[in-house]
Amino acid sequence: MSATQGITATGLTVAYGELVAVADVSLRVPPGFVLAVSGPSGAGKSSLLWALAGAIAPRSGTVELDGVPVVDRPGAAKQGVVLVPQGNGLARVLTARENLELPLLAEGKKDVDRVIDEALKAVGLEESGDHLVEELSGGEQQRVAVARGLSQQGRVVLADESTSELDSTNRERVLELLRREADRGAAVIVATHDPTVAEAADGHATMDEGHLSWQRHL
Ligand SMILES: Nc1ncnc2c1ncn2[C@@H]1O[C@H](COP(=O)(O)OP(=O)(O)OP(=O)(O)O)[C@@H](O)[C@H]1O
Repeated sequence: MSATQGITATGLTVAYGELVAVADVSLRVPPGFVLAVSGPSGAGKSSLLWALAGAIAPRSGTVELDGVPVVDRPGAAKQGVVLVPQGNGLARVLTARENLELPLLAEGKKDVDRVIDEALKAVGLEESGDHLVEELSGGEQQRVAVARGLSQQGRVVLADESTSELDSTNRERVLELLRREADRGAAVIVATHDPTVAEAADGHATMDEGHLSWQRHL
């Protein structure tokens, strides 16, 4: 496998004013692998994922997907970098189905209805597609956000605390779905506080005050 395949961060530093949230982080996740990133609250996990998704500009360093620079969120979305953000990022006054539809239509994807049906079924919400997001429980909303991520068929899937509100059955289900994403060739990174999620991943890194260290290398 070429050393440029997958998502690569090189010397990535993210800062908010004086506060350095991600400090000189380098990593590569090749297609087919799941990396878990854990660490205390405020360690910089979300900031790392946002920078990898092109959603915040790093102060320095680069992000590349298959050797092509990731520079901003619209470009990253076109390149197939999917972010399932912490807090879900769903539009609460739209239905679950509409939340899945929006990015697919924006990207001009085909076969949208079938893709949405499959994604909702995969997270066990096939009956809830027409419910407004605000009518769903926290855990159901989290599963809608995961379904939205799956439906985009990304080359990279960045999942930020995507199992934090789930019971053990649904957590297992989401972990299995993330594994399936890797099996179909995506590079998957999950930020998590959950040791069982970290154990299930192929590699495990921890962050502390913006610094990344490997616990188990990919
Ligand atoms: N938009 C922002 N403006 C200023 N500071 C921010 C912003 N977003 C995050 N931070 C700060 O950056 C640091 C890293 O935050 P980040 O959300 O990346 O950590 P995290 O590891 O994901 O935390 P958690 O596990 O609580 O989600 C924290 O000190 C946080 O307060």
